[in-house]
Amino acid sequence: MSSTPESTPEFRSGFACFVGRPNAGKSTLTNALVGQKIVITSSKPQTTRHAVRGIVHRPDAQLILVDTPGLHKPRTLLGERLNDVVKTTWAEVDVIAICLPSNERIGPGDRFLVTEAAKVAKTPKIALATKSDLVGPDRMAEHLSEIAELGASVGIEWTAVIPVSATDGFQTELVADELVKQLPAGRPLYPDGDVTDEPEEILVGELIREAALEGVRDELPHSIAVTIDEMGLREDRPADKPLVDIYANIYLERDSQKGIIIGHKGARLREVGANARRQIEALLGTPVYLDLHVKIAKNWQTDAKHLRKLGF
Ligand SMILES: Nc1nc2c(ncn2[C@@H]2O[C@H](COP(=O)(O)OP(=O)(O)OP(=O)(O)O)[C@@H](O)[C@H]2O)c(=O)[nH]1
Repeated sequence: MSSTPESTPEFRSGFACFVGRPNAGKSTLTNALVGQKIVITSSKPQTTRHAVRGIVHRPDAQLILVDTPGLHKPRTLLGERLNDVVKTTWAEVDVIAICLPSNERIGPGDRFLVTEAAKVAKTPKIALATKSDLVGPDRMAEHLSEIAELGASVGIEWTAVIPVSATDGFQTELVADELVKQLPAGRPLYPDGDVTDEPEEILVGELIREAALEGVRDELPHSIAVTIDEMGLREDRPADKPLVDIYANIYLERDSQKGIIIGHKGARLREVGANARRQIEALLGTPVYLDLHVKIAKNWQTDAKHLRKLGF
């Protein structure tokens, strides 16, 4: 049984997905709707296998904003074809919101995304003219008519077309209202207060765990847990040279296990770090700085508090 409140007839809950080329304003809008900069939590509800970016809690609804796996990585976006996982996500959400920045002309990248989204015929689609604060009324009018044409050219009938500014807050509530309208009636899927569940971090943690277990599985079969303290793009890097900083902890159950992971003068830990980093770089498509620490959480497998902290 879930501990979430009973659903009332009016309450709606469901999933929305922001789609858009890089820099279209998806993250900023997600943060604006969620109402705070996304913080990392370890909530892992069983109700969804989607990658959750943010959760909007309202008295009348719970709107869950999900990520399109891989799509925010330009490398995969520019591949010839969206993979099945993306299409599956789009088919499973209740509404797709396509972000088209007002200060830029609609380009091949947008056209590609919209063409692919049109193939997910049943899902309602909303067009968002993002960054509305950057343009005047004439340019906005032109943009809106281009959006209408774009929809028509691929057979999308926009459920709504909304100019929005995530930085000014202009019409962000309206965006939430329109998204919520497309959700089915249902009870909240996440506990109150949860705002996100960062799946990429979970994957990264798993890669570190695997690297740490490599070759010592017999000695430490279930004794390793990994937490990610911090993960984010380093600021002040040139756009074409991104670097992701990751601060992670490897938790062991007993002091006596430390030596196995760390090795002689730290040699094994360095190897674990290098192996994990290679895998993570492949996953994220960006160079990574990985900072690994080994810690002890005594008997974490049998300690409820530790288990919670470690995300189980
Ligand atoms: N003026 C203005 N700038 C915005 C607005 N929304 C986003 N931006 C800026 O546009 C840039 C890209 O915004 P993001 O939210 O990171 O865009 P994104 O679509 O998530 O980008 P990717 O993660 O690369 O896919 C950032 O510099 C934002 O500050 C807006 O409403 N107005």
